[in-house]
Amino acid sequence: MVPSIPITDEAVAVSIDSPKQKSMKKKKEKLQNDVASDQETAKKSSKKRKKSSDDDEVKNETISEVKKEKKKKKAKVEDEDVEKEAVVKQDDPNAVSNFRISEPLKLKLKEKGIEALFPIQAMTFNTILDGSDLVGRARTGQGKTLAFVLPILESLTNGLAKLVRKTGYGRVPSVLVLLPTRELANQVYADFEVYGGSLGLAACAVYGGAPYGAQEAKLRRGVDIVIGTPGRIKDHIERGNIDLSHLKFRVLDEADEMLRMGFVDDVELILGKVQDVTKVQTLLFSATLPSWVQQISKKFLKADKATADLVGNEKMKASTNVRHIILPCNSTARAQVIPDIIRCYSSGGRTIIFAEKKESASELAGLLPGARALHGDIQQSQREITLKGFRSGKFMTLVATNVAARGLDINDVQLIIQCEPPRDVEAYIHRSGRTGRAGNTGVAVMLYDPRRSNISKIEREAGIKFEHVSAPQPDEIAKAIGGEAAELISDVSDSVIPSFKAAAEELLNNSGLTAVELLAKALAKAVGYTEVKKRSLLTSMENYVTLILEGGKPMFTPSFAFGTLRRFIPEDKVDGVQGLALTADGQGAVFDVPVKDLDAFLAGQKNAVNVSLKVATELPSLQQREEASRGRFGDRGFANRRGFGRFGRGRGGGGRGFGGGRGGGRW
Ligand SMILES: Nc1ncnc2c1ncn2[C@@H]1O[C@H](COP(=O)(O)OP(=O)(O)OP(=O)(O)O)[C@@H](O)[C@H]1O
Repeated sequence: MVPSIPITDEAVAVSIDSPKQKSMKKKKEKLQNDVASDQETAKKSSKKRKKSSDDDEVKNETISEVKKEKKKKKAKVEDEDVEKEAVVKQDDPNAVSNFRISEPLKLKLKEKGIEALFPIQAMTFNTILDGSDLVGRARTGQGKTLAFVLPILESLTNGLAKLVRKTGYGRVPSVLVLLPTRELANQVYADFEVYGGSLGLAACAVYGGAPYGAQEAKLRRGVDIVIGTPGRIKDHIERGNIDLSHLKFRVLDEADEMLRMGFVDDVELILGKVQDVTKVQTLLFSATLPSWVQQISKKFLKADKATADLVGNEKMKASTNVRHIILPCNSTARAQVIPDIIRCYSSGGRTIIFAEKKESASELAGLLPGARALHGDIQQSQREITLKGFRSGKFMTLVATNVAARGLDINDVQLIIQCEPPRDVEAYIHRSGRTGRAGNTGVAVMLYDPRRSNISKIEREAGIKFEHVSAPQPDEIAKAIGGEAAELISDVSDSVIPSFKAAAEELLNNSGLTAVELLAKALAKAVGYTEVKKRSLLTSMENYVTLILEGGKPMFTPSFAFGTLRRFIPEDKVDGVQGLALTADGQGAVFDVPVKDLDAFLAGQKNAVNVSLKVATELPSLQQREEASRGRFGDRGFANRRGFGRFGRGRGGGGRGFGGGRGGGRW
């Protein structure tokens, strides 16, 4: 048995160190680019082919001979292009044809538009097919699911597991996939159905919240692959519905989350049901593998396991195809600002909004037009209807808790909005990874309250350099949706003109506005934008404006800043100040005041000596929670300091939630 990547008993972080792996690592970046460019080429060529066939259909007698000749030449060039492409595909070391993949599976992959394996799949295919245990890590959306699905299916039908796998009615399963959420179970099941189905293998998804009956019946008839969440799998074992003694493969998908949720005892119990652990292969995949999971993996996987880590020590742990943006916003302004963020950043595609709590997800979904909620308090049948509706485009905005953070692969999700920074960096990586998948790009916007949030921890641990933006302002919004509005108006049939012309003329004559001004109003109305409200840069609140206060000497605490203000601004106006935060350089404070009080603030300043108060045109860098709570700043460079203060210390190391029951109720 020669695994295609070296085996290491080190934990995940150490991965690619043999000469072959080094050269693979070098190739990796290239391959990732190749994947993207392959997809682009494939798209272009299919467009070309479509155009060619469309052209062929236009068999018009009146086309001149010259035109026909030109067309022939064009078709020839296109054929040559396609041939060249085929050669390029064959040259691609990751082309499906270069792997021990059987014909029916190849055909199915082709049908699904997959011509070449993604890097994580290419790196691990032979290793898994040849019988090794494996820990696999690649960034979100890089194809980890097929990385285990394909070699497992090949092993069962043409490889090592073929001879020993059970067949026939009532057969016991050969493969068990454990994962943290029901939605993910359904998604992975769908992949096994599609690809395994082409090889005559049967799969079954088993998860809580769904009736036992149908699951039981399927298990009794016999299946090859069981995919499920630990709680329900354990229940089926206890009821005698699943016999795992003859497993050939055990897969832990999103292992860290499963263990973090407190499933560790269930997982251990389930994995322990195998008769002979030397005869089962165990695979563990995730985009994030904190050190405590690496420790645990020693328990579940063989000592000579292989490791394929496409993230490793690279700084950037989150998706590199995603624009990572942060936007200051307090909780009361969220519902007002989110629709404009969607207008400006979603490119008309789907948006997933992550809320920390189930109640806030429901509440927000109620406030946003056309949005639906997905979380753990919603009945499973409704969860499935909601997800189906979102996938099919019935509605374009999903407000979810972390139940949707892991693994979900939904087409055309262009934008992720996180209502506040998540508690751990892994959650940030997985949530933002619901966009920018399979070589596509996307945007992840995280809202934060500068006084309460610590974003530098996420920035540091995920290796992200956030883009700082403020809430979209009217001009930006108009720019983003003006085109859409113009399209909507242009699409209206000319047939309406005669009927509405008289009303339009009357409006033009009586409004005192020019035709262009009126049309501008009509465009705004067409996309539901009827009032321009100024938004503050600091809290994103409507009809508030952000001011910068400097007092000529360092400002140590927020109360010092308030004290300075009280020296020259009436008490009742100071009481209306919102969101006061200290600047990162320690020389000033930033806060919001209602637009109606702005004059009072600016006028009051004239009575103060050595104090400057200005309207902020852009938000300066602010001290974050960890820095502000220390109460010291200045030349010590707090903005970039290491050390977490109270915030988030010790997560990961201890395996939060371990052995604490199922813990699934969090979402
Ligand atoms: N070789 C391939 N060629 C083209 N598309 C692929 C290929 N492999 C997988 N995909 C597609 O890429 C998308 C992402 O795959 P997948 O969901 O397995 O990612 P992942 O790495 O598991 O992500 P996450 O960490 O978020 O769970 C899916 O839509 C999948 O169909």
